[in-house]
Amino acid sequence: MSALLRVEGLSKHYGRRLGCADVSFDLEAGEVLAVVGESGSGKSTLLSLLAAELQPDRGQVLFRDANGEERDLFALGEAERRLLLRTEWGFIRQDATQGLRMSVSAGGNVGERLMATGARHYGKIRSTAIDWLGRVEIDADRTDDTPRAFSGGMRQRLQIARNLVTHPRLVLMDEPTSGLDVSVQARLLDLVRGLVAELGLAVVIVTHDLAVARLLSHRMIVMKEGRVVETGLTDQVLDDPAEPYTQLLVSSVLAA
Ligand SMILES: Nc1ncnc2c1ncn2[C@@H]1O[C@H](COP(=O)(O)OP(=O)(O)OP(=O)(O)O)[C@@H](O)[C@H]1O
Repeated sequence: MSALLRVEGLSKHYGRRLGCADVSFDLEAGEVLAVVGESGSGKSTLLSLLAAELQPDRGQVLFRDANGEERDLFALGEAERRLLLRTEWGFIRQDATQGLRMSVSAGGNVGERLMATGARHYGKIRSTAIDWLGRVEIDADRTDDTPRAFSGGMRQRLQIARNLVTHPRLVLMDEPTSGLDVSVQARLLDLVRGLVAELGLAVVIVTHDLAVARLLSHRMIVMKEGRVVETGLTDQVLDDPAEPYTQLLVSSVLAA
């Protein structure tokens, strides 16, 4: 069986400025890959390409669909791509206001995704939504509140429920814990780690925080100026980095 995701030679320029160049990696089902690097290293560009929000200059993204067939992300029609991103894949954004519908209730935010997969029975949609809110530690009595009334941590947990309710096989995460208090971050990371393991999710997580990469990922790629400079098992890369740039990145965290 081929990999769930095969990324080959992805490159993107913004005019003359390099976003990312020649990024390649495979991701197996159930595997968590962290993409780390300093600000401006191309992490967000890579994730936007994987979410088909940007078109690459070169390269391709191949994924295995639910029927086991390998598909080319950029060859899909717009409607098919949107359906894929709403059902088989998920995208948890750094800014929850971009990943949620802020004027729709929490229950509606989760239920909407179920409807995208064909659910029609109101009572079942509502009970599944409430069940998922519980799994992300949001009380049932908040079901009818909009996320505007939620704290930052609650919004991120709601995004997680909204994304996972359709049992996606791949979830893209963009700095899901940054901007939150340290104690809120720790709880959220614990929750994400538990759900990823329980559901056997494949994840590509972008983070500038090596502790997040250590906690969640099996493998990591290190980016610098748009290019991958090192890749390997997370513990190996963090404990024994081969590249001077990674050594610097790791030691600057330890010194901090
Ligand atoms: N819309 C854009 N227009 C022009 N240049 C861009 C655009 N988006 C990103 N870039 C440039 O592409 C390069 C990679 O940026 P990118 O945002 O992918 O890095 P990053 O690692 O995600 O950084 P951060 O952690 O700060 O989000 C940078 O030089 C950036 O200035």
